Amino acid sequence: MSTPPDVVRSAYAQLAVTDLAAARWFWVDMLGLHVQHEDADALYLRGTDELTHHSLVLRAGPVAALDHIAYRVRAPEDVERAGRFFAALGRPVRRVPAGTGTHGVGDAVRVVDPLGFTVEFFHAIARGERLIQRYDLHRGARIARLDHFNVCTPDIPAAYAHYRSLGFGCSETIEGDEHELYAAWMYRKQTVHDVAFTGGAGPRLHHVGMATHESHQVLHIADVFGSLGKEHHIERGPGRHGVSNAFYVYLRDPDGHRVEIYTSDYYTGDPDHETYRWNVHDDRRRDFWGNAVIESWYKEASPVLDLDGAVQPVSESVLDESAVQVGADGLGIVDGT
Ligand SMILES: O=C1C=CC(S(=O)(=O)O)=CC1(O)O
Ligand SMILES: [Ca+2]
Ligand SMILES: [Fe+2]
Repeated sequence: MSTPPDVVRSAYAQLAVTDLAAARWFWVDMLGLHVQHEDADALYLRGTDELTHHSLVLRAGPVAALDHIAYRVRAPEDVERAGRFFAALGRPVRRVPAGTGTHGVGDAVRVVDPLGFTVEFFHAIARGERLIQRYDLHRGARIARLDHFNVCTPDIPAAYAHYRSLGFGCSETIEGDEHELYAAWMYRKQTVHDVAFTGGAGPRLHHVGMATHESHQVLHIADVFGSLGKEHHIERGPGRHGVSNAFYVYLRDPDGHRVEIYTSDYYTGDPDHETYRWNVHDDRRRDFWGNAVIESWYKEASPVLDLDGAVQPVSESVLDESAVQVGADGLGIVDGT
C-alpha cells in the first residue's frame, strides 16, 4: 500500500444549494458565519477562530447535495501523495491546480473514495483576517470553526478500515452485543472526530459539525429560531451527547442540509488514547439524558455529487440502528431500570 497523505484536519465542505439567498439567510444571517468572499454563484464562509479562507462553501446548483468534503494536509507534497494513494486503490483521481478549483484553495487533488464520497486534499489556502477577538463581528451561534463531517454509509466496518488506512484514530464507537459496528468517530486533530459514520444508505452527507465555545451559544441559536417562528429548522436537541460528551443541537437549512452546532468534546491526542465503546442498547449513547433520536435524524441525509457533478447512486445499509429495540427511542424493550 502506498504511503497515505498526512491529514491535519477536516477543513471545509462544499454544498450545492438550490437558493443561494435562502442559504445566505440561514448560514450567515441566522448562524452568523463570516462571509470571506462571495460572488454571483457562491459564498465562502468561516467561523470566528478560523484563519484560513473558508470552512464552508455554498454554491448555487440545481440539486441540493454535497459537492465535496476537504481535508487539509500537512505539506505540499502530501497533495501528490494523496493522489498516488487513491490511484493505488484504483479510485478516480483528478488533479485540481490552484485557480481552477475552489476559490482561495491552492493545488489540490479530488478523489472518489472507497465509500463513494468526493474528497479533496489540499495544503495551500488563502488566509483570512483574525476574527478571534473581533467580538463586534460575532453573531448568531458565534460559530468558532468547522469541527467534523458526519457521513452516511452502508458498511461501517469498511469506512472504519479506510480511515484507519489514512492514519485516523478512533475515539468512540457504537457496537452491538456481538461487537458489530453501528457507528464510529475518527480523528486526526486531537479532538473526538474529524469524521464520523452513521449507518444508512450511502454515500450521503449526514451533517457538518460546527463548533462553538459555549453551551449557551447552542441554546441561544435554538431560542433565535423559536423567536422568529422558524422552529421547524430545529430537528434534534438541544441536548447532551453520550458519544463525544458534546452539547448539541441539529438544524436543517432551507435545502434540508443538516448542521450540528456542537461544543465541549474532549482531547484525544495521546498516542495510547483508548477507544470508548458504547452498546447500541444503551439509551444514553446518542443523548446522555435518554431523549429519543427523531426518526428523520436516522433516515434523512444529503445526496453527494461525483467528480463531474452527477448525483451518486446509494447502496442500502447492512445494519439499521433505528430498528434496534432500545428504551430511549420508545421502540419497545424497556431495559427494566
Ligand atoms: O458529532 C456527533 C457526536 C455524537 C453523536 S451521538 O448522537 O451522540 O451519537 C452524533 C454526532 O456524530 O453528530
Ligand atoms: Ca433505560
Ligand atoms: Fe456530529
